[in-house]
Amino acid sequence: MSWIVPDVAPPRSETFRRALQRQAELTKPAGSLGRLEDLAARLAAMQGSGRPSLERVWISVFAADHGVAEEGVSAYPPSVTREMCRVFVAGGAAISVLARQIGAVLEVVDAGIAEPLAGLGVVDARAGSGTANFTRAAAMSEAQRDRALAAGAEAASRARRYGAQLFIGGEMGIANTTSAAALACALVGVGPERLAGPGTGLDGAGVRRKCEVIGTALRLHGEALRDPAEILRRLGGFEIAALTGAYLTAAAASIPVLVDGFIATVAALLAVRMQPACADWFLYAHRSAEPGHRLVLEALGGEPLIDLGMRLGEGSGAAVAVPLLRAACALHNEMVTFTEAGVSGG
Ligand SMILES: Cc1cc2ncn([C@H]3O[C@H](COP(=O)(O)O)[C@@H](O)[C@H]3O)c2cc1C
Ligand SMILES: O=C(O)c1cccnc1
Repeated sequence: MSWIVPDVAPPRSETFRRALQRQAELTKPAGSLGRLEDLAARLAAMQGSGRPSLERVWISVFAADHGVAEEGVSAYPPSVTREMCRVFVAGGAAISVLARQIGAVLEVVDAGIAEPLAGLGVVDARAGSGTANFTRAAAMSEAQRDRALAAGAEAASRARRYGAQLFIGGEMGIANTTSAAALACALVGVGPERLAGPGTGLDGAGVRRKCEVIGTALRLHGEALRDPAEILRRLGGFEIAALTGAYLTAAAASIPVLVDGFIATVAALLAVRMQPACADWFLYAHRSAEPGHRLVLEALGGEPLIDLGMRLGEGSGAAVAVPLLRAACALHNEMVTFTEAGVSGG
């Protein structure tokens, strides 16, 4: 592949150790803030600062269309991908509302929707006009895959230039739960019945059909599904490749990544298979109601922060979890120690 997987350095272990030490000195019974303590320490280590901060949050939503949509694997028509991009920009989608609420920068990146949306403030980083139907051929060429990975890398670089303290990637692409499930089957080595779910709302018969479609693709591509870059090329989507490139580049730039739901987590798994060192930079926001998410999280050893039965994508689950991470930072930074407060027993 011509897109070069970046080197990724580990977070600062000495900052992590000191942050845990500070947690032990704060005016509370040892360990009583539960996972918030470890989260604050991990953010401190990633940011290389004893006082972690999440004021500057960056969200890139990557959109693209999928050839496999013609197999009838989504409850909604492919035209919705493009239509929702307008709603993201106009400010009325779930992720638009949540980005405003948490004061995040939100950009929408066209990684390859069927027809371009000119002049709407959407970032043009198109790798094609939708992927090919992967039950018949590879979803994309090598050049298209590398262009889509680069589209994500460019988004992470914009986040770095902004001074982002947290990177969130979202996605929009009708039929992308089929692509994500197929990718996860190849990466984890299990059958589609364990990874395919209702997505936008298929019924039982629809999910069975989706499993058959994925089974057909896995048989077609068979032995060629041997490394993550080739698995991505054959079964992926442009927005999933862009997420993968963005996660790798954010980790390389020492920006913590908050991973969203099922599709985003499959992109995180691709990134970790390409560059294992990036795993230390990932936090998992939520457990999606899409049933396959559990298995993909397990493959990553990821412990989600919340489980609200959400199954939307767009980066919405990650945006909802930001206030929790901000609470972890505020407690870490602003609580007093036993010594400072003159409280006994610390
Ligand atoms: C109106 C609407 C808004 C969305 N926002 C995200 N998705 C989500 O649903 C799609 C994946 O589900 P499937 O594989 O079943 O098509 C993706 O676009 C995902 O981001 C949406 C879906 C719809 C219909
Ligand atoms: O978990 C997700 O990201 C998800 C689930 C269903 C549909 N779209 C996205």
